[in-house]
Amino acid sequence: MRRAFSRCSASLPRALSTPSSNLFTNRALRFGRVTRTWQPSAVEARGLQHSAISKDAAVAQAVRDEVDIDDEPITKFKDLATQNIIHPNIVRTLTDSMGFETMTEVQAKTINAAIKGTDIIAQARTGTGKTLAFLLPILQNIINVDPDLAREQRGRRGPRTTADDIRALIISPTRELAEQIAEEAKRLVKNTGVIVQTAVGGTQKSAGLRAIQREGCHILVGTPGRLKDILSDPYSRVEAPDLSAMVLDEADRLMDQGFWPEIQEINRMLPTPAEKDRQTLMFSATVAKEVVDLVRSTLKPGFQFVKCVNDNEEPTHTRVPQKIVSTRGFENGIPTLVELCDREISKAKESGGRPFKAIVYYSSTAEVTLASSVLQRLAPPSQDSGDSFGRRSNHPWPRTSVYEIHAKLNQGQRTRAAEDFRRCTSGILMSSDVTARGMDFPNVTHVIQMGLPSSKDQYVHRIGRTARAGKEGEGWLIVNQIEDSEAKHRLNKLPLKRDSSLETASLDLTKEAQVSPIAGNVLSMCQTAMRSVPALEKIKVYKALLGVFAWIGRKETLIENMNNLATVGWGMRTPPGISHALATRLRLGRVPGVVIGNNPEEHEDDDRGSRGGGGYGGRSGGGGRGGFGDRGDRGGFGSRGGDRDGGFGGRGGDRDGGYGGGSRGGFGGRGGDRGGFSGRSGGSGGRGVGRDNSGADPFA
Ligand SMILES: Nc1ncnc2c1ncn2[C@@H]1O[C@H](COP(=O)(O)OP(=O)(O)OP(=O)(O)O)[C@@H](O)[C@H]1O
Repeated sequence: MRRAFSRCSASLPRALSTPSSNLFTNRALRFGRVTRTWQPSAVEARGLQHSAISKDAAVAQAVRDEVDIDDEPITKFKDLATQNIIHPNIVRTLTDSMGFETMTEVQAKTINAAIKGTDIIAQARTGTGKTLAFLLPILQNIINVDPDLAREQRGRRGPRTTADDIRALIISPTRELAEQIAEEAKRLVKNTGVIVQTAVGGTQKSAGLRAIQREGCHILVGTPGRLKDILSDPYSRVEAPDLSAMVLDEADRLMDQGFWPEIQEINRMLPTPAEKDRQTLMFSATVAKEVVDLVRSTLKPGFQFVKCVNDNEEPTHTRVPQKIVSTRGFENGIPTLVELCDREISKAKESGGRPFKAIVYYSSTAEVTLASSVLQRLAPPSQDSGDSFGRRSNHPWPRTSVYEIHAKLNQGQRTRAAEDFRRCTSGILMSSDVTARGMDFPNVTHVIQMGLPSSKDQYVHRIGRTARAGKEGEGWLIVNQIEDSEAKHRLNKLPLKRDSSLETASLDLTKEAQVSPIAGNVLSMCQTAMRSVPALEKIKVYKALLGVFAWIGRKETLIENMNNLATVGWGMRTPPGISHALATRLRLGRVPGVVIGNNPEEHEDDDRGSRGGGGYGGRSGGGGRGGFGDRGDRGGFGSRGGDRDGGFGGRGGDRDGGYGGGSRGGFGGRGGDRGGFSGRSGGSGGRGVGRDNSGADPFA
């Protein structure tokens, strides 16, 4: 049973408690095609008699309305039924099947106006029930027009409606979100005769179309491209001449350049306002002023901007601790992530608290793929290097599965990953921004953002995947020093606090150093796992990151960092080559360290990683094993050290040096550098990109 929101303080505006018959009749007059309004059936009427609303109470209510006395605020769903605002069948589903009792602020503030047909643009924090805030009024309004639909049509033969009877269109920017909205809508209409269908890209158009044609459709939920496709297909028979509502979920995203032209095309295929009065509802956790200015002309006069977040308030939930970790080099990123996950998984186990369930965001698909390859291949240092694909039988987090989701997977894989993650108790979803908005995965305890998000809004949406529906959660942002000053600028006014509790974040991995057992273990696991990741995955990340970091002015610093990532972090012998054209486009043509040329791995089907360069040795703790360089000659990180703590012995490779496990040895790793890393973690070490310390640190 879901926990009702405790923070809901809003009261339902007075007009919502207007006796419903008036409300429905008024609407009935306004909508041209309306012939009937909902009247309680005999059974419902009996229920109402027993309810708090008696005839006398209704009269008293009307009098209060007349003399303009403020009503008691309505915050309970059941009161929407007892006051004939929402049909009891729907409210029963809400309270009995879905377990909801109290409205959230955005629900209380929008349902009233939306039922009256007012256009609304609403902004409310992530996970506060915006989906229901638009589903409920559009469903009730469909029933107002066609009261028979209030009841399940059991025993009825043949389709309940046709493909050209669409009353409401709900548009979402991503397929997963459209599917999720449709799921919630289907749960809500369960005891009614209203039919919900989906039209999302990536699935077989014909299958979805057949369902619409066979069963008919009242509420169609979809992504812009597929909706446009279906509505413009003269053979689809899908039409919406009686459309009375259009919802744009994640409205600000749908209005950006990527989607807006398609939305406008969809609009052109729908009846004009002169032909059919239509309501527009727009919802998002982030609504910039420009968006409101832009929609002003497209919404009906008298539209309402319902803002549940004040300008001077933080756009994220105050109960969510948010930490920022600055890593020394790019090569520290994955070890820092692994250290964090390892620590939090152990913490959850020891405390017996909520199991660790995290979403890890990267800005590019290539990074998601590489990081999830590494996380899936992790093994305790005592394990050997797994099967020929690098997979381990003994993962250090046996109860925490790693899933992957991004746009390059096919829709079946995406849906499966989302479903599996939704159902799992403990898991890590490695994700691109396809799940950043709207996705409602239950019980996510951590959102970890790797690298700077593209904007403050994106940060807000990503972190909104945790702490939903009143639950707890925490956010972590792991950036490289090179991004630090940009982070201060891009993420200003967010309640981020610096965290320096993760040891692997600050180690200078290009040098020899002594590290703690915990860091040694993490580095050992990462390096061994990285060894079996195909070089091609690394090359793709290298190129993707050059694009991601195109905003960095100091190109030499960027390339120096990128090359450390390739050689030290990934164990490649030399940094990947890039084409002359790409180098020119990114203004890298003359930058020292840039390798111009092809990478043979890009032309091979499967390269198990070692060809790309020596990589790391790796049998921590075992002693004696040299590094695993591709042919044994440039092993890197041989694990001779690690007698106690595991890690990478510094003597493995002839040329590439190594990482001494545990308290000795070192993490050399730069081609030809021999030996590696001495000096204690966090010690002096000067190859990082200096932090921009100008001005006060807003994250202190
Ligand atoms: N009144 C309510 N009481 C309890 N839980 C609710 C209520 N309304 C919605 N929920 C639940 O809260 C969760 C978040 O709802 P929803 O996905 O609609 O949030 P949202 O505001 O659209 O978030 P986002 O901005 O991320 O899209 C869902 O699991 C939903 O079922």
